[in-house]
Amino acid sequence: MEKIIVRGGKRLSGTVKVEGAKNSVLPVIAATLLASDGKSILKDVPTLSDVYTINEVLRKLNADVAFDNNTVTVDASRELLEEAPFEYVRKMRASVLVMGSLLARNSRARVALPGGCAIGSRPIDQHLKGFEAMGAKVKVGNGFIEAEVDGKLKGAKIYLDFPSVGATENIMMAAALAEGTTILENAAKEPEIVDLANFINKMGGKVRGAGTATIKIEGVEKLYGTEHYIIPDRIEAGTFMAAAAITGGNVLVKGAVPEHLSSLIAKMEEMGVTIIEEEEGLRVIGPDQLKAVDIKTMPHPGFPTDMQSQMMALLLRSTGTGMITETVFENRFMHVEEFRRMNAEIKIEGRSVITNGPSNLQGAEVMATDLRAAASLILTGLVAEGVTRVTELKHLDRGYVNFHGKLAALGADIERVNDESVHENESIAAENA
Ligand SMILES: CC(=O)N[C@H]1[C@@H](OP(=O)(O)OP(=O)(O)OC[C@H]2O[C@@H](n3ccc(=O)[nH]c3=O)[C@H](O)[C@@H]2O)O[C@H](CO)[C@@H](O)[C@@H]1O
Ligand SMILES: C=C(OP(=O)(O)O)C(=O)O
Repeated sequence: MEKIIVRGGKRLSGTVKVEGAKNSVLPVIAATLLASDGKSILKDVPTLSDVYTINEVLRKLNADVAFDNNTVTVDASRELLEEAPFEYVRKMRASVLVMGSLLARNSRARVALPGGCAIGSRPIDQHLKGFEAMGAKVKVGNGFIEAEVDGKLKGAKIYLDFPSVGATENIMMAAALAEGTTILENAAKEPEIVDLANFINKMGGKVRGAGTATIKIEGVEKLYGTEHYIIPDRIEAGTFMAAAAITGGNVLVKGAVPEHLSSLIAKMEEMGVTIIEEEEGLRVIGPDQLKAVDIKTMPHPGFPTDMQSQMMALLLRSTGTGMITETVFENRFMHVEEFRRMNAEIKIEGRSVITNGPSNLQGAEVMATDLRAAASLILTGLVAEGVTRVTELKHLDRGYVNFHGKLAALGADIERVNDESVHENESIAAENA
């Protein structure tokens, strides 16, 4: 079994470069299916397992996909097939994002129904409501969602009950080739939505208002392959900012875009962290002692749920009582039990977690329960006394490229091993004794 082994106590310093955003590249790759003419060339693509998964989905749908040198090239000009099987949707829920493009291109799409996952049930009713409003008949059965439309999708006025990121993206893609104009209200405003809109527009689409609550999409006859640079990953940037802050370090996070990170910057400053905008990115200087704050996750520009567990790690090191309220996902506190294994003083009350710090954190064997939990346990290991061993790294690999290597380059005592040996287990037990 693979694991990451961290020995706490090092202050991080140096420079780390942010990769292209996972949550941007996945919908953008799904949108390449809209181009019936020419190749799409995507640059700054991170080498994440999620990217390999969505590339496989596209291949299953009969697109030609190549991925090297952080560049994905897609030729979707052939007739597309219609089915995204469970084997991929199970690995990565974002596979469901191919549905809008497929339906627009083919008038028919069949995608395996995503199940629940560690952070909540994650229904897709708002995606389907959008397709139905555009004239599709949607049927759910035998573990699949099937959507079909006679002729072309028709532009419609759609109001989302919640500003869902995935529903906004799926509906934008479907509407890009629909007949007439779609007006999407209460749309998500995340930077990744703007990146997708920019990509569709470069393909010849007409999307206006992305980044605001109302997006207007005028359908066009045809879309063409184009070249596009993926925006930097604000969550990876935020995670390295947290690593600098928690260790009392001094790190330049190269490529971090301040406008994408305003809620995080504000909270970190409230905790006593110094953040300086430099030409190349954000310099983050951690204080000797962090101060506890209250945080509530919200859709963008509110505090991102994808930074919730990393901030919980920081709160464990902060003086005073802190509270994190999770409003986006109903079950995103699985990491709390793992933090407790590291001697964290932490309790759950309904949708909130209360910390009373600083905890006397101790190294332990912990298991990543989801992608951000994996990163947060490693962050906690950076400041815990003794050795922390994190397993279930498949979650980490969905969203971070060479996480341990980047931390090691900043001075962390960290390694990734694939070793079942009794000797290694015994020596860690001895170090923590
Ligand atoms: C690949 C990707 O970009 N993933 C991000 C995306 O996920 P994703 O697009 O799945 O997140 P959504 O914004 O859709 O989900 C937010 C909330 O809305 C609910 N909901 C969503 C759709 C729907 O049809 N019905 C419904 O009830 C979900 O269960 C959840 O409670 O945004 C999340 C919220 O910022 C991030 O945590 C994920 O990292
Ligand atoms: C929840 C996340 O991603 P996904 O929607 O791909 O599961 C995340 O990036 O933290």
